[in-house]
Amino acid sequence: MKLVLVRHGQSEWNLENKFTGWTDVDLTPKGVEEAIAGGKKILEEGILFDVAYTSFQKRAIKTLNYVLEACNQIYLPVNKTWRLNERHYGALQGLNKAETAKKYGDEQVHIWRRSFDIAPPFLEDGDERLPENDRRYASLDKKDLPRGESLKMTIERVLPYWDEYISKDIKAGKNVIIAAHGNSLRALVKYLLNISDEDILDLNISTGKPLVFEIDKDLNIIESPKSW
Ligand SMILES: O=C(O)[C@H](O)COP(=O)(O)O
Repeated sequence: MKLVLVRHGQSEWNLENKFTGWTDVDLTPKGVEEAIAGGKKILEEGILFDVAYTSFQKRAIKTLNYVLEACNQIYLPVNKTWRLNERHYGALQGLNKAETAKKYGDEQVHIWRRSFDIAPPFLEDGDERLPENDRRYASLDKKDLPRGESLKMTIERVLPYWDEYISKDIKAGKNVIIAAHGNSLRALVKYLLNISDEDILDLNISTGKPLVFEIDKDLNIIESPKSW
């Protein structure tokens, strides 16, 4: 089976170099082009999907739509879940990454961005950015809603969804596409390729470039993932 992971195309806050996390920013025109180019590659490769997954965030949802349109598969069933959302960047959300590095030092910003188990500063009570203030999360248990997450915490909320839904589709012989985010996809790739807590620091996923895994029914990765 094929499992294709796509990080959303360039977003407005990727362009402005701001910590984004759960902020629901849109794609830029370049991000739209990246998504369409990714979909065309999938068309060229002749990959046909049975089911699609994405997050609750418009940059990933729109990327999925552009990809599927470009590869002629817009008819596919799409499952959306908050569990594929970007890592919650806590109180860093909205800050410029370069300015934050000037204030706190490159080392500290690198730790916040890439360390495995160090979380950014959390949102505090009363902060309007808290997910509980957003109606799309209204049906969720408040205790599941993050105020900031490390990559480790992101893995802990992505994997239950993988186990419960996505992996079952693959075991059933389905080809799956997932459009999500830099860090929710790093979480999945770490798990799938068994990457160590140290080595995951160096893994970056490019915007709009499909990452193609060949995977068997026992969820073994048959060959190294391909990207174009
Ligand atoms: O949430 C963000 O800011 C980006 O999507 C990912 O950012 P990072 O590369 O700083 O983790």
